[in-house]
Amino acid sequence: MVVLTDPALDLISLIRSPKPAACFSGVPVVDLTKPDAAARLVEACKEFGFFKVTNHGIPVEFMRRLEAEAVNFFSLPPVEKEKSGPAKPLGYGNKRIGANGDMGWVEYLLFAVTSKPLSYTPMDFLREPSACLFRSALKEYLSAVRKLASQVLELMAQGLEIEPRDVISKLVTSEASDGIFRLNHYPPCPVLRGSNYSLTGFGEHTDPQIISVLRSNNSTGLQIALKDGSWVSVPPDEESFFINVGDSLQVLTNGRFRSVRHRVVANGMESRVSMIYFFGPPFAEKIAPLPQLMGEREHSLYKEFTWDEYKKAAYKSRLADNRLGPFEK
Ligand SMILES: C=C1C[C@]23C[C@@]1(O)CC[C@H]2[C@@]12CC[C@H](O)[C@@](C)(C(=O)O1)[C@H]2[C@@H]3C(=O)O
Ligand SMILES: O=C(O)CCC(=O)C(=O)O
Ligand SMILES: [Fe+2]
Repeated sequence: MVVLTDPALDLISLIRSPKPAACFSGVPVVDLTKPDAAARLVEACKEFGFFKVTNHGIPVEFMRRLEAEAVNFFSLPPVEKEKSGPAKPLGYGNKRIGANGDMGWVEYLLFAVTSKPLSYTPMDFLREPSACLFRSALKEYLSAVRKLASQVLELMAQGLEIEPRDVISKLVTSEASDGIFRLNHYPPCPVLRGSNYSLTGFGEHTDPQIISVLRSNNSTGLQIALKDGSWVSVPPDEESFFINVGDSLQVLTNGRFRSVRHRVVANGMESRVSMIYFFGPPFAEKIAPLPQLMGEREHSLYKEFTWDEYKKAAYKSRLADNRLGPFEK
């Protein structure tokens, strides 16, 4: 009789049937050097809640340096990595996502990030002198991506024709803004080699924040849900950034923008490394439609709540839940 150990059971629950999502050639691309950037980005947020940013001015070395440090960390023996865990929610996590029973074929590091001055909560290993390259790569990356997020959010205000232009960006750059940074590693899975099966790397969900800025290595896996609910696979591009509209931006725009449902399906062959900076507002901030956007007889689609209230509710939910549902009027 074969007795399945816990790790084997974990793996079985993550195996997916071989039903590949179609590779999507329609991901909107916003070239930040083009005069139509603001308009294109607004169009993309309405239709998909998702777009790719090119000509962003961030040197690809910044991404590669941090990726190399992440790969070094994830290559350590499990006992070493586990010294930084379990993630509650910050720190090192392996397969367990959040506190409510979600699982994925992923290991990760989660940091809290403050915006002004830019700093992050370091795990013990990052305080070691030997981690100085990791620390500098992380600082360099976070600072560059924070500027990019600010630029993207100003373009959004421009495209929406609302003033002042920093009305959205200031929510994520203020001293009290609640940022999170995540390094994800989806390891290969040798037992699946030669089969058509894939694994749930990160189950379907929307991000609760305003926007998330994602960069990954050149491996596939990220999928988004289109308006009709169908899933498509996003072609990877290691030199560009992908932006997700989060639940909070959906509310700020009174539903004009949609927060994108997305997931990662790991193919078990290649190693996927992604880095995502989640931009949240200050805890005390009211998340409500921007008055500048509201039409004369337009009513908010949502009850009033603060980011603190929303985040607390989100962290009690399961990954796939419709977190905005209970806040709809
Ligand atoms: C299952 C969960 C993980 C998550 C907190 C939650 O209870 C529901 C939201 C999840 C999410 C998705 C986007 C980000 O990856 C994340 C850090 C976030 O802010 O919300 C994760 C949370 C997490 O991994 O702790
Ligand atoms: O790793 C990825 O590519 C996406 C992960 C994700 O959606 C998340 O961490 O919220
Ligand atoms: Fe996400």
